[in-house]
Amino acid sequence: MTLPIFLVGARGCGKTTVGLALALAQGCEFIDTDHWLQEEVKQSIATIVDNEGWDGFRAKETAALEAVTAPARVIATGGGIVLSEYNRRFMREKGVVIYLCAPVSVLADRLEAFPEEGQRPTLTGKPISEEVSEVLALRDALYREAAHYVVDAALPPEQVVTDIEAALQLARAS
Ligand SMILES: Nc1ncnc2c1ncn2[C@@H]1O[C@H](COP(=O)(O)OP(=O)(O)OP(=O)(O)O)[C@@H](O)[C@H]1O
Ligand SMILES: O=C(O)C1=C[C@@H](O)[C@@H](O)[C@H](O)C1
Ligand SMILES: [Mg+2]
Repeated sequence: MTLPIFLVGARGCGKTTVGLALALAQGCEFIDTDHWLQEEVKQSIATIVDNEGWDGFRAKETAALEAVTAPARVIATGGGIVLSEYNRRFMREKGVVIYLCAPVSVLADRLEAFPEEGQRPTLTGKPISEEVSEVLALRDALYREAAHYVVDAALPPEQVVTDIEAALQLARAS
């Protein structure tokens, strides 16, 4: 049975974009925790945060992670999923975790082009580039702690998929 594959990384690193392509290539099901949760509660993340604060959203996000975890699935996670030690350990123990790593400039350019504010309400109230830099500095170590493999997510999506597939071959051979 194929272990679930968890994609982690900052907002805009491509978890959703690459995850869909990877699932197609692997013949797996694709699930995105942000999309799954918004569909489940019929509210945007911005609305959940307005009503319940970030702590309320984080509790729902952990429940979503547990609910969607199953074999033969590629699971794109939210950018802040690694903030919880429980989530980090859960993903490492249940599946293969891949960190899609990209520099601040790449992330900020993508987020400025496609802000998707309903799904990505501001975390700091600061301009995008400043926020990305500040948040990545705090989280990079957590992504690395959670991940079994790190890939360069600044490359084109097809190349990122190929690199993840190479990592998965290593994981399956070990
Ligand atoms: N490897 C890539 N090369 C170029 N553009 C990309 C790449 N990956 C994603 N993008 C673009 O960047 C934007 C953000 O990507 P995506 O929504 O997949 O990120 P995400 O990691 O899922 O973000 P979030 O954590 O907010 O869910 C999209 O518009 C997407 O088309
Ligand atoms: O980086 C974050 O903390 C977040 C990223 C998004 O994927 C969403 O999960 C939400 O907007 C929080
Ligand atoms: Mg996403």
